[in-house]
Amino acid sequence: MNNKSLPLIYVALDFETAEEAQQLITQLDATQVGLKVGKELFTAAGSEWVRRWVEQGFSIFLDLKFHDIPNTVAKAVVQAARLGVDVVNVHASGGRNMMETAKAALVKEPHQPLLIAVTVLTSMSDDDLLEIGVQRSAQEQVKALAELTQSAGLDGVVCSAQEATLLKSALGASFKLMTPGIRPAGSQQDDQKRVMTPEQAQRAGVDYMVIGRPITKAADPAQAVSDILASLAS
Ligand SMILES: O=C(O)c1cc(=O)[nH]c(=O)n1[C@@H]1O[C@H](COP(=O)(O)O)[C@@H](O)[C@H]1O
Repeated sequence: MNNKSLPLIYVALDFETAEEAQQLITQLDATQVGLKVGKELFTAAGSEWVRRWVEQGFSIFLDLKFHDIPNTVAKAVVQAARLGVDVVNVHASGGRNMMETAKAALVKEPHQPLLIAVTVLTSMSDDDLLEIGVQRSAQEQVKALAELTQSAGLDGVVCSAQEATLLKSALGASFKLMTPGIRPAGSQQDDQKRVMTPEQAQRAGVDYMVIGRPITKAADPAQAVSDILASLAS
């Protein structure tokens, strides 16, 4: 696993074009935040931009949530490692074999990103799970998938900060928790359902926070980052 210390906050770059993302990035400090590149931007901008942001010194979380047969996912995470990103993810519901095969492929790479798995999307409630045939509550399903992820040898999970206390006590302090659904007090919840403020998430013991719209849509994104960091330092 990569031993470099990673930033606490990854800013979600949910933009239509690389140019729009770059405009925000010029206002951000690579020593303060990392960048999360997801499906929209990656599909629009391609891997060259990711390499460029790595070269600019940003820690990158490549959030493509791979979910496919084991061989395909293993080859995809290896390509992510070769881009120089620090974190890459898969869906835990892809199963043990998929996760183990991906991890086995990554350990042969000179640069090894953290390999984490998405448990239950933070936009999903218990009712949404019922509709896709999952009888467990979101919390029980997150715990079950996180246990599977840990036993498959991965480094951590993407989950809501609402599950952090439960997961840290069940899986131990070194199993990493990356948590989207972070909303500073007073900001809009948007389409997120299981949310927490940065301070609550920190108290719950999360390792990394993904924050998008509260920073990217702020009138002054740099100030929004400073305010969040200041609230966490106190
Ligand atoms: O894997 C993710 O990053 C992710 C998992 C999840 O369960 N929920 C979730 O919101 N995300 C991502 O986290 C980001 C959240 O952005 P905001 O809701 O704008 O803060 C988006 O880019 C989502 O794709």
